[in-house]
Amino acid sequence: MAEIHLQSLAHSYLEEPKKPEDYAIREMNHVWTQGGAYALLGPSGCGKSTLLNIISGLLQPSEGKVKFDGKEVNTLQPDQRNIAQVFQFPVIYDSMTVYENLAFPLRNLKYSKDKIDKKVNEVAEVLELGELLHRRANRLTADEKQKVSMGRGLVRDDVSAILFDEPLTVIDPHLKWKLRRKLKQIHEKFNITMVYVTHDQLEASTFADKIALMYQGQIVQFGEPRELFENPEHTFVGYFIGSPGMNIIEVSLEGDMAVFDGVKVPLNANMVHKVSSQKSNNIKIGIRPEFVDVKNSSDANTFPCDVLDVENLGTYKIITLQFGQQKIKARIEEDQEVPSGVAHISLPDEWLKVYVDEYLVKEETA
Ligand SMILES: Nc1ncnc2c1ncn2[C@@H]1O[C@H](COP(=O)(O)OP(=O)(O)OP(=O)(O)O)[C@@H](O)[C@H]1O
Repeated sequence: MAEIHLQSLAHSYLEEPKKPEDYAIREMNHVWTQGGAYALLGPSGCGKSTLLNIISGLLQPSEGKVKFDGKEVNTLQPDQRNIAQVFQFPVIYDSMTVYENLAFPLRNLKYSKDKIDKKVNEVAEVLELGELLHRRANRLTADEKQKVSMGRGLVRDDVSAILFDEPLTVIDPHLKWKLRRKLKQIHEKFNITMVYVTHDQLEASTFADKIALMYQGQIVQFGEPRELFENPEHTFVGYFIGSPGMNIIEVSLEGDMAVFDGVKVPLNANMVHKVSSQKSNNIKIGIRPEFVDVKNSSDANTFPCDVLDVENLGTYKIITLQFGQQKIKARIEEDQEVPSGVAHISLPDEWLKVYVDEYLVKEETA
């Protein structure tokens, strides 16, 4: 069991990195608390596997420290770190039975026969592998093999954490949800720190209590799935989380208004002060399609948009609207009528976010 602390960690695959883009991991400080179920979420190439391999010891970071329970482990080999890693493709011995595969790590640790038997049966039961214990691994399906891979990490009492690197890639879509649920149960039963790498937000939010969202080698937000949805701290979080993502609109600050294409969105005095004090021209507002208010008629707070497209998705509809150069998406309920031709929309103040240099300008909290 371990708390994993990444201290001033950075990694470049280049010999002499010079600029931020030369780093696969840009300097970060992060703590994975003991016993947490975490997802490391982000698009392809953002650095997820690099970070996981640094934690497990397969890769030496170019800068900074990895600490388990306060002790630096940079110089420890992977097998000395007591970390189990489950990869995209199952790593098991095809010529052995399921039982032998699960028992293998324990035999290496010189556990007694009785203890091995107890642990293997316990883990096999949780993973629903009991019936298959005496089947040779080469006769298993891909998802059964992946369950054995996971089981090999779970049998050991000495495991500090289990790292999953896109473990459901090879699994049939209809079995994915079952295995995800299984992982959740395993986490509850064994209370092990688990870090689950994925580029799929649904997988991340069904597995994890907290998601670390990575972008360009940085964790841009670490929080509960709901926080990432309701309060994205970076424009990329707004864009990446949600389907469709947040509407992000470039604006300029004119007095106490955020202005785009002639639309004036009022900001409160405190926000205006915070934005203008950052002295940047890179100002954006963000609002989720779920919170855009779509009306049939105009009022003092609305502006007219052309309705470009309506996508009916069963219990809700996604409308694509255009105002000047700006495309805006709105989500409405299935029974709400779509205005024909022109819709009048407003951006409710309580759901409007302001970003300077891509980072959220935080409201004062009382
Ligand atoms: N062995 C390597 N040598 C050089 N560059 C690498 C190496 N491995 C990864 N990179 C680069 O480091 C960056 C991060 O890659 P990484 O594989 O960690 O991302 P990822 O988020 O896991 O992507 P994916 O989801 O596609 O696996 C990318 O720009 C990638 O091209």
